[in-house]
Amino acid sequence: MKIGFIGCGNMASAMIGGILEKGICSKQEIIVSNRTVEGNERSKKNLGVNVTLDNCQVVRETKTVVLAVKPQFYEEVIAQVKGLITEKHVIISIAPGKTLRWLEEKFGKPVKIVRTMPNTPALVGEGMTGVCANSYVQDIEMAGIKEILGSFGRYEVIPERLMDVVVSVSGSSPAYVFMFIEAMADAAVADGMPRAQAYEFAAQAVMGSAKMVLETGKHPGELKDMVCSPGGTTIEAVRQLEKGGFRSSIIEAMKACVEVGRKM
Ligand SMILES: NC(=O)C1=CN([C@@H]2O[C@H](COP(=O)(O)OP(=O)(O)OC[C@H]3O[C@@H](n4cnc5c(N)ncnc54)[C@H](OP(=O)(O)O)[C@@H]3O)[C@@H](O)[C@H]2O)C=CC1
Ligand SMILES: O=C(O)[C@@H]1CCC=N1
Repeated sequence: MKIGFIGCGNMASAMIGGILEKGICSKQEIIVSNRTVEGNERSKKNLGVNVTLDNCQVVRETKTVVLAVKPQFYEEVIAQVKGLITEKHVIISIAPGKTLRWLEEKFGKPVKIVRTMPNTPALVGEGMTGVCANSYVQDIEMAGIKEILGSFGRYEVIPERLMDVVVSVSGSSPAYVFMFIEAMADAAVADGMPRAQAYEFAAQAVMGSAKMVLETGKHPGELKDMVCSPGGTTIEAVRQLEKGGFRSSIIEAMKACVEVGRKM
């Protein structure tokens, strides 16, 4: 086995989808554990990987282990497996709020830990992951981890103090973007467009706009100005969005997101 996942819900499945798509590992080289038989059946059916109900088996059979359970289960899972962790293992955390220091304390011995914050667009190879590691992780091991993270999108090594910000700006933000797309589609439907078509138009507009930010290097404000014709349709929409506190609402939501992560 090359990679193990303890917990295989939404986020682990998205990561595995990307890893398999890029051929970093074959299905036979991945083992996942779930809490329930139903969870294992889901992982087997959707991903075709090896499954177990025994978290310790994941640690025994792999050297790269992703902790992909909810943050509230981290302590319990670490307590189960820590006796099996050797100097050859690298543990990858994907939980918000769980610092390298907290994780080291729970393992209670020197353990190689990489802290990441991925996002679900990993499923289609367009993830964004923030990553940092503790001092036990060697460069060659980090290179292997980067290869895994790069298989499902972009990644950036960041100082750990920024990890809570990464949660809000890319970990959680797909949810806000999906809400934005849904709202745009609702408006298009209200004005007579069939719903499936409305999702396609809205989603492609969001994807193209994101690509322009990433590929032109232009300021988002400049790109916005390029759409706003004097006396035109767009500036009227922009006026209404400002009236509704569009930007402020996003900023406040993200500040709340960061605060919740910090307290986890
Ligand atoms: N969803 C997202 O967009 C993102 C999530 N994350 C982080 O990823 C982690 C997982 O989140 P997500 O995938 O959304 O959660 P899900 O609820 O979708 O999945 C949780 C998984 O953990 C399994 N599980 C629960 N308890 C145990 C246990 N004791 N031993 C083994 N497996 C267990 C569940 O199994 P079963 O189904 O059988 O109950 C399930 O497969 C969290 O820490 C989250 O904060 C990070 C970035 C983005
Ligand atoms: O909502 C959550 O807590 C997780 C972390 C980032 C995305 N989902």
